[in-house]
Amino acid sequence: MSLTLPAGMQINAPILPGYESILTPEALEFVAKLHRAFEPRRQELLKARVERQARIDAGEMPDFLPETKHIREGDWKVAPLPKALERRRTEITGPVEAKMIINAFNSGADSYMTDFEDSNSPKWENQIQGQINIYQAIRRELSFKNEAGKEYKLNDKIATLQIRPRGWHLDEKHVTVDGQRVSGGIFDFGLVFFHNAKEQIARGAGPFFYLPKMESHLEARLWNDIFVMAQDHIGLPQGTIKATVLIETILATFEMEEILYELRNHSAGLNAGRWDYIFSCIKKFKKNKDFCLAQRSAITMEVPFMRGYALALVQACHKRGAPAMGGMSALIPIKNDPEANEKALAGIRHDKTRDANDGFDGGWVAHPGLVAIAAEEFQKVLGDKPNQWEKQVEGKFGPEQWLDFRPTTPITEAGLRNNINVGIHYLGSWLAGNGCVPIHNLMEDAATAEISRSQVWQWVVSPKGILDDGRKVTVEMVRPMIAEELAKVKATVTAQGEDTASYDQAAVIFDKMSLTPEYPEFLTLPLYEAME
Ligand SMILES: CC(=O)SCCNC(=O)CCNC(=O)[C@H](O)C(C)(C)COP(=O)(O)OP(=O)(O)OC[C@H]1O[C@@H](n2cnc3c(N)ncnc32)[C@H](O)[C@@H]1OP(=O)(O)O
Ligand SMILES: O=CC(=O)O
Ligand SMILES: [Mg+2]
Repeated sequence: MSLTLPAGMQINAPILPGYESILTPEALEFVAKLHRAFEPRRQELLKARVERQARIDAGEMPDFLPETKHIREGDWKVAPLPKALERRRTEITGPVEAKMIINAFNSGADSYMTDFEDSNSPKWENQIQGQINIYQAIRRELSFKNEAGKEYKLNDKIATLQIRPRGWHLDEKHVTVDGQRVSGGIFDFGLVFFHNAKEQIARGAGPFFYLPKMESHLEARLWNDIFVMAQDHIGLPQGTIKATVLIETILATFEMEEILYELRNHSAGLNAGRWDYIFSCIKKFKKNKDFCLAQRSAITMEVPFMRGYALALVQACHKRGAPAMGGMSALIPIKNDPEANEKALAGIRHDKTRDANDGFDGGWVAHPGLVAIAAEEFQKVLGDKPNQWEKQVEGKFGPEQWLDFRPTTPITEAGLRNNINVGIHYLGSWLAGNGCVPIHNLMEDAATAEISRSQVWQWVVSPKGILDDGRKVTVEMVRPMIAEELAKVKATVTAQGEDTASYDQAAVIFDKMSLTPEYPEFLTLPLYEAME
């Protein structure tokens, strides 16, 4: 099948039946327009990230920006939100697959973030089929039949939709304009917005987005400028788009108010994206000889730097009249083990109780089976109020809390092996087209896998990468473990009746990413190049 492409655009990927409904000349023209207007700035901002990283590698520590002091001290609020975004106590998230979209919409959650990002493997087919699924779901035309013949349809009452495009670092390699790859985020946003914004408004909601992995307010300004052009392009009033920014990098924490300010006409608040946040701390300070976090299981929301960041996020949001959204526990319901399941559900309750008491207006859940218990915990604190935007957090937050990177122990062989096992398992699954997987009874996605592979890299490189039995983590220690954990992963995957074809390649990539001095900025970058 061939498409009519705008001048200067090329698509180097199969066009399957149905794709023409999304890849229309007008929608692609809009993507090309956004690309030409904003790609140079995206490239500058990505370059600025590299330069900042070099300064941090050389010893510079992040702090508040002097040039934006007037914003932090100024008296301003974000624009009022539409009714559809007032109540977000439970937000379910998940990849853009038809069955999961229907299950999430029907889950009883207040809102649903459908995800082109952490939980999605950005295969061309996933991206375009995801767009088709969203288009049909918004028009209530999406249905699904599983292999056993079970039919899935949307209920009358469904969650409010929000959509997460890819982060600034990812390209859509199959689409070029004037010989340059387009940004994954612009591609995802552009198509979704062009086809659906007016339909969403007509149905009582609106074009609502989640924006991932930003490192500065200038990156938020870029999104804001894209929104302004997008609204003009299709004739919507300015301020119609609403977007929640994930604060999931250590650098963005120092610019939370500035990010709200940049997006103040389009802001739907901030969300504490805890997994990418931990990953970002490891990445930013990877060369700092004093920095070495304990193994992943010890880094909870209760450790000093995570606690300081969560409370500061609520403080910034509520001071500025914006929602503060809690992040996601990796705990999921556990089948066939009632005791372990009870423990997991208690962990979810604990997580949501803490967030509700801290002042969050709602939080994410990974699975439909968690919506009701998360809702119960927010109900206990919020009662009949849709949110607690009025709740102010006292205290002063800054580098003292955010750079207090404890605990530094334990690092155990079990923790090291777990990182290797999870890393290989996740990479293999991602290469096969699945971006979110249950591994050892936890939700694993691109953000959690980033922690796994980054910890292995750091424990090898850092003088503090020492196991609790005194052994230094080295290449010689890790390499045989990669082979051993690969065998275990393959056995698990085979027992689940799934194909192991992508796992050898996953182990090779894991080895390269964790045992070579060069540290790839995102694991998804080499993976995406390895994928068709
Ligand atoms: C760091 C971050 O960015 S967090 C945000 C990104 N991560 C996510 O969004 C997590 C999304 N969650 C998931 O993908 C899944 O819950 C997993 C992979 C963790 C577990 O999946 P499974 O093992 O399939 O769960 P399980 O078998 O218990 O699912 C039971 C049913 O619930 C459905 N389900 C599970 N999670 C979700 C979800 N998030 N959305 C919609 N439906 C879901 C399953 O499709 C299944 O449906 P079915 O009974 O009709 O077949
Ligand atoms: O996107 C969420 C995160 O925790 O990362
Ligand atoms: Mg994330």
